[in-house]
Amino acid sequence: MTEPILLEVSGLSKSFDQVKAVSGVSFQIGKGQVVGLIGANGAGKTTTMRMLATLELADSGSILINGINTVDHPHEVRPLIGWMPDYFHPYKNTSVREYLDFFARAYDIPGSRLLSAVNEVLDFTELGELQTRLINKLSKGQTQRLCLARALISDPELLILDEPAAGLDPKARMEFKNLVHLLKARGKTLLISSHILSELGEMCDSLIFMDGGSIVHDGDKSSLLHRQEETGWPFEVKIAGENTDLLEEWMAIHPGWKVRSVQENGVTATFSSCEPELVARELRQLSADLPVIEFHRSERRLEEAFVDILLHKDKKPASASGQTVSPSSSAS
Ligand SMILES: Nc1ncnc2c1ncn2[C@@H]1O[C@H](COP(=O)(O)OP(=O)(O)OP(=O)(O)O)[C@@H](O)[C@H]1O
Repeated sequence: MTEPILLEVSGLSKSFDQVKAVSGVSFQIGKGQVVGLIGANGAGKTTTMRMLATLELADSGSILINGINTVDHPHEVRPLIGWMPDYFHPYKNTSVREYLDFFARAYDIPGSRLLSAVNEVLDFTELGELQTRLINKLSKGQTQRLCLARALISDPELLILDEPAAGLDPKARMEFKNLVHLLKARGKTLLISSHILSELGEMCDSLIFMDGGSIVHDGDKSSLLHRQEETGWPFEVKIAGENTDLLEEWMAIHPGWKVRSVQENGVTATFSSCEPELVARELRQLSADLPVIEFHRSERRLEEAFVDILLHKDKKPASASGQTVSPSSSAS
C-alpha cells in the first residue's frame, strides 16, 4: 500500500452470547481508498462496521483511525468518521433540513458554520429541493441520500457505509455510484458493505470478503482474478451442430477438462492449467478431433470468484500475494 494508512484494524473479535459474530479480523485501508466489504447475510459486516464507528465495543483487538485508538479516544476519532447505518429510523414531523440541522448541532458544529454545513450536504446529495419535505415522506433513494448527507455533515475523513445501495432502483444506484466517485475525488476514504458483489466491484479499489465472522480474502480485483486462476481457466467451447455429447465425451477422456454447464451446441468448461502452451496444445487437439467453431476464455464474474473462495477456503489457507488473509493469520 503506497498511501498513508488511515484505518488499521488488528485481531478484532466480537461475540454475542454463543454467536461469534466477528473473529480475528485484521485489515488496513489507505487514505483516499474505496474498499468494499462483502459477505452473505450474517457474515459479520455490520458488527465490524459498528465497532469501527465506535458504536460497539470489541471483545478483543484494536482499531486505529489516523493512528488514534478508537476505544481509548472515542471523542477524538468520532469527528473523523461518517457513519451510514443499514437501518434508518425516519422521525415523524421532521423535515430534511431540520434533520440535518439536528445532526450538525449534535456534532458540535459551531453556529457560524451550521448553515453552510447543512447547505453543503444538501447540495452535494441534491436534496436542496426537498429540504422542507418530511423525512417519512421521502422515497427509498431520497432517504438513502439523506442518510449519506447525515454521514457527511461533519466533513469526516472516513466514511463507513453499511449497505448504502440496498433497495435502490437502477437509476438511484447509478446516482449513488456517482456520489462515491465524487467523494473519492475529494480525497475521502470509504468502506462500503454489500452482499451484492457486482455493485461494489465497479466502485471499489479493493475488496474484503467476510464469511462466518472472518476475512477470507483481502485484495484488489486483479488479485481476486489471479486467485481464481489457481483452479484453472474457464472456457466456452462451441462445435458445429447441436450435439454436445461429442464435446462432453471428448472432455471426459482428456485430463484437465471439467464440464461446468451445457448450452446449445456448446459447453462451458474449465481447463485445470493456465499455462498458455498447454492451453494452445489442448486447443489444437480439440480442433483436430471435433468441428470447433468457437473457443474463448470466459470472463468470470465476481460472484463466481467469491463462491470459489468459499469452496476452497477450508481446503487451502488463503495467502496469495501477501494480501489475502486467512482466518487464523488475521487474528495475529
Ligand atoms: N446484537 C446482537 N445480538 C445477538 N446476535 C447478533 C447481534 N448483532 C449481530 N448478531 C449476530 O452476529 C452475526 C453477524 O451479524 P452481522 O449483522 O454483523 O452480519 P452482516 O454480515 O452484517 O449480515 P447482513 O448482511 O444480514 O446485515 C449474525 O449471526 C447475527 O445474528
